[in-house]
Amino acid sequence: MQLLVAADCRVEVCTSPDVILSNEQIVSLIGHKCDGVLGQLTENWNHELFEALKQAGGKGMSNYAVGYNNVHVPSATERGIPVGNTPGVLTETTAELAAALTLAAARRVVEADVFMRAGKYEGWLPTLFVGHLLQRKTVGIVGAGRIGQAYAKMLVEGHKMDLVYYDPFPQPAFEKYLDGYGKFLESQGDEPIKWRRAESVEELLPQCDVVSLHCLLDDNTRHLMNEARLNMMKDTAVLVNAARGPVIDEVALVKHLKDNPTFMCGLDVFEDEPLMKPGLADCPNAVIVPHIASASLYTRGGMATLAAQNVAALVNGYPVWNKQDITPFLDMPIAEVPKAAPSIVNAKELGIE
Ligand SMILES: O=C(O)C(=O)CO
Repeated sequence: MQLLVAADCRVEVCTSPDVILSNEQIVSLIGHKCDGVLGQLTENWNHELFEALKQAGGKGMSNYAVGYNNVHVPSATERGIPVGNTPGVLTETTAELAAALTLAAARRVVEADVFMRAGKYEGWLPTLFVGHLLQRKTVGIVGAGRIGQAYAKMLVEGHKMDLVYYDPFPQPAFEKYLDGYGKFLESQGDEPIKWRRAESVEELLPQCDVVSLHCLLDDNTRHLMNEARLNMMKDTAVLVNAARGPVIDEVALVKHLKDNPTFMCGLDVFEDEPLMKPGLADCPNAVIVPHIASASLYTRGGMATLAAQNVAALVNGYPVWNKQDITPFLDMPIAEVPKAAPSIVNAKELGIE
């Protein structure tokens, strides 16, 4: 709010009690005059909304999110409207939640918590809530971007897990880091960790005790984890999704969880968010949380800053920042925030890089 006001914007805040706004509601909020919009990942930014924004004189829109699968970017580009997002501030926070889901699922933390609260604990038993040890097992990541790599490092360094990664593009800096960590372990008289890049998801799945999804949602990754691929995983594996719900065929997952009680999953996102597919909530082997992977104070504040600065810059005609490092925008006195839009996803298409 302060950034927008300092950039001479009159700010209208939506006060609707509805958590998810319909496009009709958003069109009416845009009204006849609106220079820019800061929107949320629950909104469907299609041609209808971009047309309404264009007609209202809109110069830009920013998603309050790093992911922008809810935005039909070509519709914005066609109308000359830049679209912002908020990269860089979610990495560690999201990776930590994926790691939390991994540990909670592997060690059955939620089932055990429910058991305690129900007053069922009668004393220690050798067989009570026995789960899976992660130390020195193998973790697989599908998608080795910033968040995938941060998550992998947490499990590799924290639990000395071997790593298999699948990403269409090799990640040399990440590989160098993994080699370096292996050498460090060796220098301590410890066994080095092993890592490899898999040629396909199919190659990765059967080798891993934990698989965490960190890919974008697009036509190639929708239902990536379908019945056939779930069946390729170990029946004691842990599957984690803090990416986007539709990457997993949730109906197939519910069936898989029911057929394989030792298979565990940790989900932050759901195919028909905010709904869950029937049966999922009844599976004790699923740990489920409501899309909170980016919910740390640091990250939500950073997302707000970046999204607001995207809008403030676009409505004032400032240039695009054009650098990966967005830290100059964070925790700065307002007067010192660079006069630029931190991250515009269609900058290249619009020729404003
Ligand atoms: O920024 C995103 O893409 C999110 O999913 C927020 O948690």
